[in-house]
Amino acid sequence: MTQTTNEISALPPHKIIGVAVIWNDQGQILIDRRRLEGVMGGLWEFPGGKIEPGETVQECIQREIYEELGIEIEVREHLITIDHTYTHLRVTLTVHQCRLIAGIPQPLECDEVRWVNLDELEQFAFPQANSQIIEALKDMGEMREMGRDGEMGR
Ligand SMILES: Nc1nc2c([nH]c(=O)n2[C@H]2C[C@H](O)[C@@H](COP(=O)(O)OP(=O)(O)OP(=O)(O)O)O2)c(=O)[nH]1
Ligand SMILES: [Mg+2]
Repeated sequence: MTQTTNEISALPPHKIIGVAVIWNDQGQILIDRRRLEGVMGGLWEFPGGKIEPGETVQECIQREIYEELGIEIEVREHLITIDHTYTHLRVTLTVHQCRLIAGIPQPLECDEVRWVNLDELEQFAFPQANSQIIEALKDMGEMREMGRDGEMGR
């Protein structure tokens, strides 16, 4: 026997992540490019990171965004929670809508940051789990437009 019981029964690690969809006053969303050398290197993502013990999702998101980008945000409503299993990793992404309050985003822990419009998102390569986030954002955008039409009496 070359494998221990532990290795045979080991489940892929499970990461619980708080994720921010940050909007600026121009209606753009902030995305960042993961470092080339890491897991899912070079892919774009919505900024965020692991929830620490004793922390709420909101606290986690606020802390991670300050650490990773040096900006202050307001964490707003829950958008979607996604459970996704990659080949060697399971992630739970709890995604909140957020608003930029102060600062200019800096790529402190990533390769690049960018403000983009909702309809530009599909031009960027994201991890698989993110297609559900992007869909939820688009659904929300459509709802908002319907609401606007309604106000105009159509
Ligand atoms: N922040 C973020 N993570 C995402 C997204 N989509 C997605 O699959 N993930 C995955 C990639 C990572 O495995 C995990 C985020 O964890 P993380 O950023 O705290 O940790 P990491 O893997 O980059 O590195 P480490 O801190 O464990 O060394 O969630 C996303 O849109 N944003
Ligand atoms: Mg991170």
